[in-house]
Amino acid sequence: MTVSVGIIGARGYVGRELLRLLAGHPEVEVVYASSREWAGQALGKVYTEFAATPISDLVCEALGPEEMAARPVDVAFLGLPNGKAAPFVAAIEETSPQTCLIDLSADYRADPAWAYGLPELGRTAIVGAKRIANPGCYATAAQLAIAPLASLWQGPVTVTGLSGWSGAGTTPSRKNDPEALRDNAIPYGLVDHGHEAEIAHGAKTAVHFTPVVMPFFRGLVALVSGRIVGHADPGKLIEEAYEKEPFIRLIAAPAEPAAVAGSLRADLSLPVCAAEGDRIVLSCALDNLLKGAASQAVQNLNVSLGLPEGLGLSVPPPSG
Ligand SMILES: NC(=O)C1=CN([C@@H]2O[C@H](COP(=O)(O)OP(=O)(O)OC[C@H]3O[C@@H](n4cnc5c(N)ncnc54)[C@H](OP(=O)(O)O)[C@@H]3O)[C@@H](O)[C@H]2O)C=CC1
Ligand SMILES: CC(=O)N[C@@H](CCC(=O)OP(=O)(O)O)C(=O)O
Repeated sequence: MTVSVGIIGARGYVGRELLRLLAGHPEVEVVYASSREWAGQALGKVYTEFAATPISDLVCEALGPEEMAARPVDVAFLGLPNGKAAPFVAAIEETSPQTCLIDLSADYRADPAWAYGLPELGRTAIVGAKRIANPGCYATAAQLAIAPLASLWQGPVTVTGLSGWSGAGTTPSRKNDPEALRDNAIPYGLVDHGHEAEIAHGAKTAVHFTPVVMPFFRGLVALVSGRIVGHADPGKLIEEAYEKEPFIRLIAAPAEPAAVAGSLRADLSLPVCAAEGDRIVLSCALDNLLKGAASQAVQNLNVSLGLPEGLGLSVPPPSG
């Protein structure tokens, strides 16, 4: 079985990780990679890490929605900034609706016509799905920590997300300016960040979410704190939820971003209970570009097509 794949948004941080993973996927052939800025350049030239891979000679193209839809593939990934996917989705609906679309942006995550692609919290909807909305990076980490305890939470759960600056994408802003971040941390989106509703919906629990961008490039940690009721052991519920999950590692100490940078797994710390007895804290760290985006998207490709979920997901990260 060869799965033909195209990527729109190949120049972005997420697109680059997707290309790296897909180039090493034994059942995938990358047919097109679209970037306006890289158009006309071979992937092996723009990124040396691709030089000795099957995609080395693939020349980037600047494909608009109609041009993309006229190049039917089995699976198309959209790695565009938020708010830009709709014309591409419309063109696919019109010309090649059988193509499986995996959108990395926030645009379709609340759309009931799209499967929400967080496999560890719901594979059934992804199997055979043709429209898959890949979750947000903070939202993945927070939901992995919160969802197994949905029956225990009493009142809103507080989530603080600390992210590397690659989470802010390649478009220059203060949030991805290494100078502004030097010896610094930048809180932002103090209320009503889009991931707050995404986490609450997925984890079926009210959430207060605040993000902070940090002076490192990749990786994030979500710190989750809230009150619980009932007699169930939260640690046991977490262990039962993830004991068979290869991309989730349960740890005793607080999770740290550096431990998962470049890794395809999420580290989830078992809950600790405060002295007052009914408040617990747990933490989940993952690489925002991998389990928070690109490798989760490849998990979704595999699940959708009925391939082993980990196929193609053992490629080591680039050095440096
Ligand atoms: N960074 C992260 O940690 C995560 C990001 N996401 C989501 O994934 C998506 C991609 O993120 P990221 O890679 O960081 O973003 P980047 O800003 O790094 O990349 C955006 C890509 O889209 C292309 N692009 C930008 N504007 C347009 C346009 N109007 N039409 C066509 N192409 C366009 C750019 O290439 P070119 O200009 O060359 O065409 C580039 O390839 C976003 O929606 C983001 O929210 C999700 C989870 C984590
Ligand atoms: C540090 C940083 O800026 N992070 C991004 C989240 C990245 C992500 O998950 O993107 P989407 O949910 O928008 O697809 C943000 O807070 O908007």
